[in-house]
Amino acid sequence: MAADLQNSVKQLSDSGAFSSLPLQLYASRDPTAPSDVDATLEPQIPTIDLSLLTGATPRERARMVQRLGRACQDWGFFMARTFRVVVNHGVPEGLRQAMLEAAKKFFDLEEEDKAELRGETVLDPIRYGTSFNPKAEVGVRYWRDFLKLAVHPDFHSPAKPLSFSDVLRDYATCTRRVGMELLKGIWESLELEENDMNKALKLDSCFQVFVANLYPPCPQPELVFGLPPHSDHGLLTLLHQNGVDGLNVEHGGKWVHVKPLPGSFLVNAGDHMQIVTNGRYKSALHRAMANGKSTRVSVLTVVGPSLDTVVEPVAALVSSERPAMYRGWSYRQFLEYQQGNQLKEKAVLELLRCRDHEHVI
Ligand SMILES: O=C(O)CCC(=O)C(=O)O
Ligand SMILES: [Fe+2]
Repeated sequence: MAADLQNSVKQLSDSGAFSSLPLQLYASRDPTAPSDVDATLEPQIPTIDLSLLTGATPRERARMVQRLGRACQDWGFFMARTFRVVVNHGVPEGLRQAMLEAAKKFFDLEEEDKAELRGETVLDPIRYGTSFNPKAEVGVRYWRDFLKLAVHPDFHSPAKPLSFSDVLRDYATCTRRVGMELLKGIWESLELEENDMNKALKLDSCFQVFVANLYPPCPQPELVFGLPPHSDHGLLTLLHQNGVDGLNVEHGGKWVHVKPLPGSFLVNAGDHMQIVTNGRYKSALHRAMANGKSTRVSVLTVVGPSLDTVVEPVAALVSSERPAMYRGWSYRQFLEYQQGNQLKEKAVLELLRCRDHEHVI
């Protein structure tokens, strides 16, 4: 098989035709660089117990809220455990597994079926593809196939595989609910009114995106990223995976390998969290690593403001000592820019930063 820009990485991996990668397409890492993962940091990843946030005594909740605030300030990342799912506040384990299986089945469809969903523009509500944005990635591609779906306020789903949309509908509802509970807690940790949050972000019509990622076994994982270092665009991202690790998070200039606790969501704060909190809370830089042995599937939900809301640092967190750090853009503008360019660390946030703030973050 001659590899070209149209091939999914699943096709390349399944064909078994490559013991080495077509480098002109895929080289995104320096294979001679020493490992930059710091194993000592992994046990320090913050954890949040969702049941203590939603179904607990006021004291337990206050403790969790404080923990949430610290996690968002120090890491922009935490594991949210759902062991004791509180009715109407969690995501049942069966549903989490069903979603992973449905995602795997989607990627197992015939290539022609998936190709119909490639989409024209970066904001198409249903979009299948490979890498991040091949049009903007000259000489660099990432070892990932993806399906991106807008699921709220309007719900979109592919028609195949059968029952995908039923599972997705439930999954989107449950994860959105968890996301909202977390956002409430995070807002509370800044001693802000819930009303202000709704005003600033119009969360009733929040824009929610579902993403499924497939990382098939890669012949030369030392040469490519599944996804390069980046932050997500929304307020919060909730992710879970099929038991194969691959996510790294940046903390204090070092990379940390993330091994999820059983039943947990990996949650990272996105760029809109950093904007609306005027930099008090930070979006987490993260990356997905390819591996040579097993197929990794991750599914995630991104909860963001409503699409046409212009998001600015919230007034209560702006003062003369700490003037607004970012200028406002609508979430739609932000998404079009981020999804339409090469994925590069926190490039969009940098673009929005007010000039006199270079020293703060
Ligand atoms: O698969 C992962 O662990 C990370 C995926 C990711 O960062 C993304 O889709 O934005
Ligand atoms: Fe991400």
